[in-house]
Amino acid sequence: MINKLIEKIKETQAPIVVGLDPMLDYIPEQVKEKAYEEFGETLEGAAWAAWEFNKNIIDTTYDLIPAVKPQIAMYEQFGLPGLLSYQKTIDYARSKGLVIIGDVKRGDIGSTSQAYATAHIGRIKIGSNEFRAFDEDFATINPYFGTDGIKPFLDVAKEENTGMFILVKTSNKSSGEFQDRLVDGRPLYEIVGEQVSKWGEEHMGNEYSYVGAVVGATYPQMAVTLRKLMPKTYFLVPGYGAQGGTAADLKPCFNEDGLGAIVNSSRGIIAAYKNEKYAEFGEENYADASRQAVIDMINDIKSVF
Ligand SMILES: O=c1ccn([C@@H]2O[C@H](COP(=O)(O)O)[C@@H](O)[C@H]2O)c(=O)[nH]1
Repeated sequence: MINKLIEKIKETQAPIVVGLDPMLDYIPEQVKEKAYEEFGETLEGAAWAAWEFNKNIIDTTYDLIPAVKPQIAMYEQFGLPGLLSYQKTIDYARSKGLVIIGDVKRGDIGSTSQAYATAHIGRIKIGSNEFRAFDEDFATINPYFGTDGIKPFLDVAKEENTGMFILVKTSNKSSGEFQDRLVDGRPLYEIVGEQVSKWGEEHMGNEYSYVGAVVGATYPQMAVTLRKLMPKTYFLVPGYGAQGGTAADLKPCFNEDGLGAIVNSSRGIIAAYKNEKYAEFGEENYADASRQAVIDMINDIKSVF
């Protein structure tokens, strides 16, 4: 999958991933009204609105981008109907040829991590049948449990040619509370980064590992160090746009070959129609506003190379 992701990045010339985070507040009124007419103001109604919204955004952007990153929390808030909407979104994005990064941030003791890995990037055997439950290509993983929590993901990923992005330095304001703490004189994120790189040696693609790292665009100085420590690790970079990360901040996340990073934007793309800059599109044409925001993001990133 890392090979496919890189191929698609080269083909589209767009090292970006559209974050599908359908908070109700970002879904245009007309989409919600239609869904509520059919399903009522219920969990089903909200989940259906999220799916309609995603579908239209995928339809208007899929030819420009290599991947999407649905954030599972946004679907879980709608309960079981929300999970169905998550699943439908993944299936639809796949039918459009997109790589799927499930932002699920899992990790636990070994036996539980095994089940998470099976659910998201693997398959389950039931009698003589086999099923892929959610069927993402990559999942995001929390490394706090150490090797016990990661190993099941590695084993499943090797078997299935799927991959993962492990949290190394997250984009949020308080990420330093633990991640920047010095351990034996070094910041914890560096130690985690080195270990992610080692885990990655066990599951290499052609140029990069199937084991990637999450590195926030909001900490460019730290990205400089991490890029050096982890030359064969692909970075999933959140924090661009809505969280304040700029194109210039992204530069240290990339290697000199122009590869090595894929930059996420969620609100900046899916809620573009709410931004002054795209006001001309109007709420009805929200998906066209998203398409323009994708084009602008690609050009913005190109401008720093
Ligand atoms: O360090 C991290 C890890 C994950 N995220 C997720 O990425 C998107 C960002 O959304 P924006 O609207 O582009 O800010 C969201 O799903 C987060 O949960 C992150 O932001 N930082």
